[in-house]
Amino acid sequence: MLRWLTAGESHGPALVAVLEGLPAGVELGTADIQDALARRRLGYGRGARMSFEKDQVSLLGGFRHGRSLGSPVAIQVANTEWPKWQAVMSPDAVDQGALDAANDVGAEKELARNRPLTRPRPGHADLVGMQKYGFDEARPILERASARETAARVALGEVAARFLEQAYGIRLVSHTVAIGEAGVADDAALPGPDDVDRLDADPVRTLDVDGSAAMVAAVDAAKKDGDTLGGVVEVLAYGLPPGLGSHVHWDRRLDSRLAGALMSVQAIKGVEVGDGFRTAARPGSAAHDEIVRSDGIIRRETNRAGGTEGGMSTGEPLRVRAAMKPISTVPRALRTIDVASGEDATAIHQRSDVCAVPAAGVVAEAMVALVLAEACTEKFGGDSVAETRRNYESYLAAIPEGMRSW
Ligand SMILES: Cc1cc2nc3c(=O)[nH]c(=O)nc-3n(C[C@H](O)[C@H](O)[C@H](O)COP(=O)(O)O)c2cc1C
Ligand SMILES: C=C(O[C@@H]1CC(C(=O)O)=C[C@@H](OP(=O)(O)O)[C@H]1O)C(=O)O
Repeated sequence: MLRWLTAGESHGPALVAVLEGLPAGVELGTADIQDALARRRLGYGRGARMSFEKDQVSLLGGFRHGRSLGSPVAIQVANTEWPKWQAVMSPDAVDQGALDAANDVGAEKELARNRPLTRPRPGHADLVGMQKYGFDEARPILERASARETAARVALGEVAARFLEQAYGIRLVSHTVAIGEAGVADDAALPGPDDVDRLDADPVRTLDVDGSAAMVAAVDAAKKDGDTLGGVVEVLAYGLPPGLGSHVHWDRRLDSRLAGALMSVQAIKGVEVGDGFRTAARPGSAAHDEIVRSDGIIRRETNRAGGTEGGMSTGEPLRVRAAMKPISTVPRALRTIDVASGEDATAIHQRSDVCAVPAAGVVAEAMVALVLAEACTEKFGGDSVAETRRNYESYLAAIPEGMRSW
């Protein structure tokens, strides 16, 4: 069993992530997590915060000399901006003088860190969070609703990805499919796991040169208009064995677990497994992946299903997409109500990303890695990488030769 939690606020001292159930023997160092976090900061259209804030990683538990111990993994992602927020986000009571001083902090004083945020943003957690938790301003809500939390997920996702690769040879890649109405060609080749560096080098994380230029132009146009954009990302996982997840119960289905995990990412509003919604428009004869035998091995001629059938991995590449809504802090501010005065108002806007779709791809990849790592530990067990690997090999060896798809 693999379970995990994150804690921490957007402008707090640090995010903390805990992963329990990771087998012993996974090779990984602090620098690997730092690199993964740097990938999440990439992407054309992100706001100023991405350039001045730095993630500082500390591995607090679960590793010794570059290898996991089998004990809970604890990771801290500290925030270099914390000194500016110490008074406003102090976990302990502070006096009013310190809070007033926080509203006058030199070059960035327009951020007015401690002014009550009483004009909730449509599309963010502000209003319903205040209603639910009994706050009269949005700061206590937005601090945790913020996708800053996804740094903790990416840190854990990197641990999960290393485990998947070292134990089973499973490798992941993510890319951007669309930003607003611009996107990659329908027939563009799918990226493979060796394409990660090339993807990360592209401003929007795609291999499609024309698509990249169109998406960059879409972000520029939105920025000029004081607007924001969403889009679609895709995650692929290669090297899965058949049989992760199960058809026997709703909460064991791999597709449902992937959908839930992806939908849990801030601003994700749609998930597709394989051809998803496009499949719904096809007749059955053109929707499924016919099973054929070639060179004695069972193969699929197509992979419209995206690597799952009956809630189980088929062994074909896993392919899932997530649709992100546009950033809700819209510079051309949307109408709202000032909850302090009750008057009509425009929503808070201090700064924000114009588009965070490329970063959302890296986060989605982390979520898929965590779900797959959980499904693998459940299927193959084992307290060490070597033991789970043996179990995996013996599972595959027990499938009769005539039924193998490898
Ligand atoms: C990587 C990433 C960056 C984001 N950046 C912003 C941002 O700068 N401003 C903003 O208003 N929302 C941003 N969001 C979206 C909000 O976090 C999200 O809309 C909010 O938490 C409400 O949750 P919901 O959209 O799932 O309903 C971002 C989301 C992600 C995944
Ligand atoms: C900090 C991150 O993303 C933040 C996510 C976010 C939101 O509302 O989700 C809003 C912005 O923060 P702020 O409003 O404080 O500038 C983003 O910068 C990050 O991804 O590390």
